[in-house]
Amino acid sequence: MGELLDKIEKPNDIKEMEKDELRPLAKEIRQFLVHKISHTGGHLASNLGVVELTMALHLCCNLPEDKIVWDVGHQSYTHKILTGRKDGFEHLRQFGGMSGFPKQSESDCDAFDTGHSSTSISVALGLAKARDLKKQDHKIFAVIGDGALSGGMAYEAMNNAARLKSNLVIVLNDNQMSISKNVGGMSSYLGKIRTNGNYTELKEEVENALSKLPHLGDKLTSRIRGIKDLIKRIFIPGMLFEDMGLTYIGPIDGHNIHQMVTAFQSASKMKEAVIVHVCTHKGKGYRPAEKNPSYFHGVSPFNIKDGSSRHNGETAKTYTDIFSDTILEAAKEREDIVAVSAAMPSGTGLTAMASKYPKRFFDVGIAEEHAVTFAAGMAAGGLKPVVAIYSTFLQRAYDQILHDVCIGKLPVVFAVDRAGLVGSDGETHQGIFDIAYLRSMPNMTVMAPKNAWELRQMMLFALEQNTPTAIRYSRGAAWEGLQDHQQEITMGKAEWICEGQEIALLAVGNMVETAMWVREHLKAEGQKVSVVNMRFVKPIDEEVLQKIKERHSKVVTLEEGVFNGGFGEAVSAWYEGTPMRVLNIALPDQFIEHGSVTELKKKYGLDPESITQKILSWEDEDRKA
Ligand SMILES: Cc1ncc(C[n+]2csc(CCOP(=O)(O)OP(=O)(O)O)c2C)c(N)n1
Ligand SMILES: CC(=O)[C@@H](O)[C@H](O)COP(=O)(O)O
Ligand SMILES: [Mg+2]
Repeated sequence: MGELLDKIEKPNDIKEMEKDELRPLAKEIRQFLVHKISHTGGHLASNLGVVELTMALHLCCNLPEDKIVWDVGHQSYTHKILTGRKDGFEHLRQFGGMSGFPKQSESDCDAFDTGHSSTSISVALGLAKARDLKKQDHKIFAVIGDGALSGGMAYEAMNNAARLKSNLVIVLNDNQMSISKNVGGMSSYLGKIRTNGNYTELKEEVENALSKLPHLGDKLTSRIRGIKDLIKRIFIPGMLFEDMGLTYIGPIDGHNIHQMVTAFQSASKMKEAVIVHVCTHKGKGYRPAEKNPSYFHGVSPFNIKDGSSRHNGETAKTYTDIFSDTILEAAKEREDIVAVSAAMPSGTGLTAMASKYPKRFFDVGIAEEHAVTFAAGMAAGGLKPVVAIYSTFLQRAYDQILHDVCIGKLPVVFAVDRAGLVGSDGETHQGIFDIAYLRSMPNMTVMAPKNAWELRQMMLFALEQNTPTAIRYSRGAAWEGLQDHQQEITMGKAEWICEGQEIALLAVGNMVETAMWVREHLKAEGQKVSVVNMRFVKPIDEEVLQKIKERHSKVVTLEEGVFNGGFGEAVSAWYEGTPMRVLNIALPDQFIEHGSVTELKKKYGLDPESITQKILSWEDEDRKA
């Protein structure tokens, strides 16, 4: 894959390279990334954009002593290559393979496990404080993108860093992109700096010119200093960071290794937090990714020649597509419907809403907490907001949902996409906690559709409610089964799918499909079981639980979420003290690693075969008891 890249076998090997080998090495790394990710899929554009940035960092660091914290961490592939993990790209993000994010379990050169945005400065500041109190002197870098800089945590951390006077270097990787085009005031602010050239030199020129003014006595000097600050503020827009108490260096070319090494080395010698603003191109070096960095942000396997997907089959409609179509249909009829995204309009299916109703679509950047409370404000103002956020990222806004939406019973609709196992992104992205965290909230209604038809129905039902409502649905194709089961949605009412005896399967959302398979397997074993589509995770249909008692002695709950605080736990509690036996099929109290959803379901017993086996042995135990 490249003779220079062959020389990189372990951390710090890059420091043995000749200066004139660095650019060709960058080229080889890009070729390697495109080749490998064309087979496995992954985060391509972000990684192509930070090849030189990562090389410059590694030239300034002695790993693992010095620390690099990657914000989100989706852009750490070059870091992994330079720390001896080239071979890992064979099975990137695959079951048992290398993670697509920093993992301390993979390498002691991964300073912190990341995955959710805007955490890197807080982590780096914590590492810096620990270093100082332990009288150590290693370097600490945080690499944060312009998108991640729209997250509130980053400001909380910079605010604190300014006060703590510990050296850490914040490398702001500004490529003007989040997943889509970056948005917000900070983004346009950075854009201004980018287009007006290098202010570090100008800042020095301005300060030198002003310092040459003759000394005119203290009173006049302080006036001059006031004027100096005013002039600096006019000429040197990086002053926002300086005014916060950080030292600002930049903007510099994020593809010029020498410039970055110089900046990183001088920044790491200062006595306070320094922000080095580097400008990069997302997707650099691979034409299709340069032209469409959003598509190549997170990409499935593709043909290198033209960037086309290797998957040439007809793709079925996803739950996200159904959501997208339904909100468009509803927004056409009702002007009070507005939609909110936290920097993921395409992932959540709001692109069409954004283009058709631009005044009623709001992309707030990577700011889930703000997204929710902003929606609460709009609901309080008489609108009908729909907040579309992935299950895992919605965790960020727990208190905003509880405190700002539920206490006031505000009619906000939460479209909780990527609920359940998402697969390749692993621990930081599995959407397996939303049933538990949403069920814990008073005044919240939580629904989960069994198939495509029901998601549309639930969306329309939710839009009619005057209280907080959440609908959770999984990543990927929407099930088209049970199309003949189209019972009207009524608050808190489940849907009987089929009658049996002895055992009743109570399924949530996409586990209805699984339950139907289990029913078939059990029928082959002579067992005719009932299947109930619970529809509502909260409020649970207690009439159904009561009715089940009349003709069943066993209940199996099925949900694609953790058991703790989940649907199954609530059903077990309901039957507590009755002769009813309850078996809970749910995920264990742990984080779930990366792999395909099929492999993960098998490993954690959520596939039809494992569930059938579990029920049969449960019955055997019963007979033996
Ligand atoms: C809390 C949270 N919300 C949303 C995401 C999804 N996400 C992953 S990367 C990304 C865009 C990051 O943009 P930027 O920081 O500029 O990095 P780039 O990809 O441009 O290098 C988003 C929104 C996330 N990882 N964490
Ligand atoms: C890195 C990150 O957090 C996002 O890019 C995420 O991987 C998107 O997930 P989907 O591929 O499910 O949209
Ligand atoms: Mg960016």
